[in-house]
Amino acid sequence: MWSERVAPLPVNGPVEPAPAAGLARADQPAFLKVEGLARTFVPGKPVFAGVDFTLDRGEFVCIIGHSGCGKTTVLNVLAGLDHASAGHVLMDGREVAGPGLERGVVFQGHALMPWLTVRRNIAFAVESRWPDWSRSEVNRQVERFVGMVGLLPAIDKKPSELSGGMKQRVGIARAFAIQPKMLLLDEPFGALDALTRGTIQDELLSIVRETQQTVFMITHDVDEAILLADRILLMSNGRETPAGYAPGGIAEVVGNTLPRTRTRAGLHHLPGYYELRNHIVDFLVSRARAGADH
Ligand SMILES: Nc1ncnc2c1ncn2[C@@H]1O[C@H](COP(=O)(O)OP(=O)(O)OP(=O)(O)O)[C@@H](O)[C@H]1O
Repeated sequence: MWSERVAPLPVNGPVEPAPAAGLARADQPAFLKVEGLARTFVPGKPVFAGVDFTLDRGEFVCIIGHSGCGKTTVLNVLAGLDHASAGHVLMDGREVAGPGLERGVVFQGHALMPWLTVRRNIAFAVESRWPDWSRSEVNRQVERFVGMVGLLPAIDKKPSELSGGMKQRVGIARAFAIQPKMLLLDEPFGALDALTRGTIQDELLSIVRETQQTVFMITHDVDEAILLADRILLMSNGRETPAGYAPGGIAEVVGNTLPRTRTRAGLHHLPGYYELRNHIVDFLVSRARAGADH
């Protein structure tokens, strides 16, 4: 069984208290509870097994691990787009059994409808979520979230008229506009150049702070995880061992002890940043594939 181990790192300096670390307070059950999750495609060789973790409401959690360890599969199960071979996902105390508008998903490919303008792409999602809303209510919601990602000047353009970064921002605005209980992001910035990526990271951070959105995000970028996440799940790959096949799983849960007011520009100067970064990089280099001690 992979139990949740929170590893606060040594920090030399004034910091805000570490976030709740996903450990639900006695009077408040975890918002999302993942218990004993496993997914098998090849019989006898589950990609991962015994995955347990929780998310608190309003928490931003990143998952990091090498290609093939099963990050997207975990996210798909949380989204209700795939089923687990064992275990449960409970959101607000209810089993997740299929896709639903209370969970918004953003993939690397923005998946916009090419024949619709930005406004109509987002309005379509808003109308599905709130079928009783008037046209002006829908428009107000659409414009609020398009404004949040800085795209009001492009609101009546079609996706083919936008850059890759702009399209990705539309995808993010659309996911936020339906105000899901949980946002699931699968490497949403993976295909973007470094400059655009940085700008959108900043936008995402400010939107999440404003909306108090609960987010589960896959990334390969250690700095991105440190900037955005309250906690970082380190996932190891399944592997062959002398004793037989060992499935992948959550090897460790790292609490981000840097101040929540951190910014991309100032991240590298914060006390504790290098310890945190080195810890995660060390996991990826020496433990993630070899099999962590879980
Ligand atoms: N539908 C499927 N059928 C068979 N095997 C699958 C299926 N989906 C995923 N897999 C396998 O499960 C493993 C985990 O895949 P997954 O995409 O979840 O990994 P990942 O950690 O997200 O990788 P990456 O970082 O490259 O996106 C891989 O070996 C993949 O080939």
